[in-house]
Amino acid sequence: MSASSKGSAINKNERFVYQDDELIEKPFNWGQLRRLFTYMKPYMRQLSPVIAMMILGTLTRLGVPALVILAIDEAISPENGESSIPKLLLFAGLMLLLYIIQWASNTYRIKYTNIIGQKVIYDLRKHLFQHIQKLSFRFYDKRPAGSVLVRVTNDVNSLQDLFTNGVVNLLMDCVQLLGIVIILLVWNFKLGLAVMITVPLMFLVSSSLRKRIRFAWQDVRIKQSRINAHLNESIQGMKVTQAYVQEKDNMGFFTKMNGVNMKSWDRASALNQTFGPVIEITAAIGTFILFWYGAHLIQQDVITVGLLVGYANYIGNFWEPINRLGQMYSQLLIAMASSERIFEFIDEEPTVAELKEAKPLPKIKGDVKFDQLVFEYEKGRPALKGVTIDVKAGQSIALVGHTGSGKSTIINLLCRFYDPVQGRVLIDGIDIRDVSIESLRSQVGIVLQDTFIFAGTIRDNIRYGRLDATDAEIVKAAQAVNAHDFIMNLPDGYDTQVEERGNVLSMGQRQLLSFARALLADPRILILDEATASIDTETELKIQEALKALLAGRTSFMIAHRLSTIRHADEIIVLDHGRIVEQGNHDALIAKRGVYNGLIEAQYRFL
Ligand SMILES: Nc1ncnc2c1ncn2[C@@H]1O[C@H](COP(=O)(O)OP(=O)(O)OP(=O)(O)O)[C@@H](O)[C@H]1O
Repeated sequence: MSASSKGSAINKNERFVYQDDELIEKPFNWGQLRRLFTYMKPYMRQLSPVIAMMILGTLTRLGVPALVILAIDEAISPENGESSIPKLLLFAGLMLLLYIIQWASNTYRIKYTNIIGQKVIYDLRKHLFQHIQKLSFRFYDKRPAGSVLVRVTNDVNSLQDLFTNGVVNLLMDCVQLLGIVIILLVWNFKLGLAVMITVPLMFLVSSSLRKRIRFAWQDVRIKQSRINAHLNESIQGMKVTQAYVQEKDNMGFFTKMNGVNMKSWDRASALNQTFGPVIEITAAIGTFILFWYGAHLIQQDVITVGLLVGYANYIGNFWEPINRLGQMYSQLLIAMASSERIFEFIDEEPTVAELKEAKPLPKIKGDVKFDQLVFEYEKGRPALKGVTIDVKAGQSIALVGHTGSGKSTIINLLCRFYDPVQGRVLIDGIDIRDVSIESLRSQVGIVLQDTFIFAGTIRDNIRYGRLDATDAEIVKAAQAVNAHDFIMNLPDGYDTQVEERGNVLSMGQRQLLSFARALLADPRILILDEATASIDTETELKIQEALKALLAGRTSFMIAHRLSTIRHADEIIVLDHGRIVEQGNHDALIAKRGVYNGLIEAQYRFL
């Protein structure tokens, strides 16, 4: 390898660098938990019978060991003789009854906590999606699509356990623990105290584990988010990857990421597992104390054998909820991390905000004025440096200039995807910041360079321009833009199914479809981001004709790459580094022999 190629080689480790979501390291946050539970509020009425059933189930569970005590002391003990058989049957029958009640209440509880939980998750996901749809381009500029996806899928899913059974289980375990503590202390205070002596020790050990578990799960989330960002990018860019034969490299990078994620998960899950043994050891010590001290008390005639067996039973039911509460704590920590990330998005205000007093933009005529526009995507790097353009309704404007000169930025400001740093955009003399975004965008049509075709029929794809359009209107629009013939040649005509990104269709056909879509929407202002891909002359001619039909009577802005398409524009605006350097019609600009003429010559030279 030569020295120069060595110097310029890409360091593979530096490729695919994804900006991590900020590490969320806040302590357990009650306020946030309360906020999370506001999503349960609408279901409180449905939750009340579930809680009642849960309490009933817990009480019956607590009743079983009491019956065991009675059965042993009153019926099984030899001193009770033969007469004890009917009593034994009675206790056994009562026990059976308690088990049936317990089963019925559990079934009811599980069924309805699941239903309510799903509703809460549904609401939360809806709220989140509703909100992120409103967020401005600036928000999406900063984040890979994958990491946004993770919040709507993974993070919301990880709250599922909490809402489906977590909350009710938490209550149930607390009620059960409280019940057992009361029973143990009331029946024999000293024995009760002795068996519970290990509880503070257990809390001490487990609380130190909690922090480590929390950080470990946060780490897992970050690693997953990176994988998602990479996956998203890889899938979207698959064609480029294959064209440049980068699959091996890509695979290597993915494998590394995947491995790191697995290790992170293993670490978190191993830490999580340590909760169980801590509880088990404590339970074993508790049981040892019970039998050792209990036997002592039996010998001193302070308690009966039945009571000792009953205590053993209660103790058995004691560690189980404590263990579950430990797991619940981990679940809560995961939920905390997820909800912080979800709320961070929900709290994100759109940078392009609608004024409270914003009125709908009245039906427009189509005058547009860009007044001294200054704009920067990043502070200190202006993309537009004072652009003024005055456009009369019905005029066609072509924006030309080198790549990065600011053409798309002007369009972004006209659609209010961003707000200018200085200056104004006026439509029919109205500042677009004073009107509702919906009323503005619904009157401005855009035909993007990369026409997005949705999965569905050709008809549906055209109808996207105006959802209430009739079939006849759709055909009429397709005919007007020369799309009808090729559609009729497809296997099922207008009912032909197209794939997500319209891969069955050629570039030119996709563009004609998008013209039909725009024509159907019938906006007074139309923006065309012209496709750069070369299309055959026949299609080009069709597109030219279609354009004429589409632009007639509308104010139009065309970002032109193939300069041949803008020859007839009323006004050609030539941009350079965010400034207008020339302006006029084709003939005037050619006569000027300036920048535009240079661009034209360069294009012909290239051809
Ligand atoms: N989302 C963004 N974040 C940061 N900078 C941006 C962003 N979009 C554009 N820019 C920068 O703003 C400047 C103007 O970009 P713009 O997209 O308006 O150029 P353009 O003339 O439309 O280019 P092209 O012909 O390549 O589409 C460029 O320097 C570009 O790097």
